Amino acid sequence: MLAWMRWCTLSKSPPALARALTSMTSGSHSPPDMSEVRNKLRAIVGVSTNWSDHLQAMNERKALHTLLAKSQADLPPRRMKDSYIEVILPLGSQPELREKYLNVHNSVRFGRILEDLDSLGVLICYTHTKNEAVQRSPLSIVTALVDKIDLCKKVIYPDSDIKFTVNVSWVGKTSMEVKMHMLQLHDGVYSRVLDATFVMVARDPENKRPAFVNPIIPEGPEEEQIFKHGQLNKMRRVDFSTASLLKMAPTAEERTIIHDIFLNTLDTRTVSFRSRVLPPSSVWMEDAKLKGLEICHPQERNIFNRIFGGFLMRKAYELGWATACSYGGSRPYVVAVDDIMFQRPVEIGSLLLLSAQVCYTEKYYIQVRVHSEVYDSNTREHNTTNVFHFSFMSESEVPQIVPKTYGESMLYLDGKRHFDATLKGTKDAQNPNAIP
Ligand SMILES: CCCCCCCCCC(=O)SCCNC(=O)CCNC(=O)[C@H](O)C(C)(C)COP(=O)(O)OP(=O)(O)OC[C@H]1O[C@@H](n2cnc3c(N)ncnc32)[C@H](O)[C@@H]1OP(=O)(O)O
Repeated sequence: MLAWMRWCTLSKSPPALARALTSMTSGSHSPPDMSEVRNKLRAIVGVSTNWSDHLQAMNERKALHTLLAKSQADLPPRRMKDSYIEVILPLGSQPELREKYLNVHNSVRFGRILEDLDSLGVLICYTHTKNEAVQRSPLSIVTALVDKIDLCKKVIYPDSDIKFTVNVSWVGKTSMEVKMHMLQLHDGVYSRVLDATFVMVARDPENKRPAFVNPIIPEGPEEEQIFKHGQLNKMRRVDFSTASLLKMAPTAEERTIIHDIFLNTLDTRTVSFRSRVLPPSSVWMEDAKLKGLEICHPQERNIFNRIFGGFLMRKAYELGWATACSYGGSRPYVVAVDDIMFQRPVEIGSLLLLSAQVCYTEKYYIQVRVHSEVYDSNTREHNTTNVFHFSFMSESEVPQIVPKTYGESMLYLDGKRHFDATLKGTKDAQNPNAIP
């Protein structure tokens, strides 16, 4: 069964926590809209509106060091509902907003949604850590990881209101897991579009060292389950990274897969290890990539004067989409996003090099990996900042991607691991045109 169908079946209605919280927050006040989210963030951190004032604004933040907790035990615990918020993206009721969100297929640009999710994730962490006694937060909250985004709708409509519901679901010492749900209004009812899990990390006012965050206390069995799941997620991430192909050899089963692909590409006439032939309905991996360059202008800065994580995601997503589009030859739909790790911040003025590669395919599915790095023209050094993983579905079956070198084979296996982790149980792809 398809990913979104599986997800929708499992979660037809919002979890009880969200239901309870929705009823708590649905009083006479209407929820804030997305434009207020960034303004709120600016007010919480105290940033400059003009780029020329950014050094002074950062200097002012230094004074906030005294407000940092010495240990986590000094901070009052919070409940999940303390951070819960609903935010409206009024695409239906404010038509002037649509242009920014519209793509050529008359649906919503998913890259714009990634930006909104990132801003919301940060805002919610500030709500969780809010100290009513102070006006400005001493914390710099940054996105460390987009753990997973599962989509259950093929199209996001550009002329209907969207609602986000967000809360902190798990807390470590300096990190927070955030759960976000996006719903869209149809015939007077909000129905699910996507589920997202992000991990945010709190740093000191200058974004140099980690800083403690308020613990969280789950209330009732359902919240305990959500919290336990957050703990398991952390362990799963550690296991996944320990087994990385950059650190460990592939498993026996994976080695067999690669050897079979190798044998399948040998030229039977020459019987040589070096002479390789592309099987029918296949594409060499080296012929399935696209590259891009971004100059990181101040306009894309976040509240800490680095490049906004949502902007990086949008750019990587759009390059990934273009790669899947040219590979499959038809319009691809994003099905899942997982394990986007923000390894290091991107400075304003950086040259950001993006490289997208189709790394795994199966029937209608195309798994794309986008690698981003900054290039320092003074030192001539390249440093990886992010690796993004996107799963797309094409309208028709796609050619098989074939690795030629050992390095490409590792990319293929890594892509397969991500594909299996995100789309497990959905691989017997049905006709994608039947998806809602
Ligand atoms: C103008 C209005 C704009 C409004 C938008 C505002 C949005 C602002 C949000 C952003 O745009 S942030 C920009 C994108 N993100 C970055 O630039 C972050 C770049 N990466 C880093 O700076 C570091 O890699 C990071 C701070 C994330 C982690 O640094 P370290 O690897 O030194 O972490 P450390 O070992 O000190 O661990 C600190 C915590 O992070 C956790 N952690 C680190 N990497 C992680 C990871 N990859 N996944 C999950 N958790 C992670 C780690 O487990 C630990 O949790 P606990 O303290 O709770 O145990």
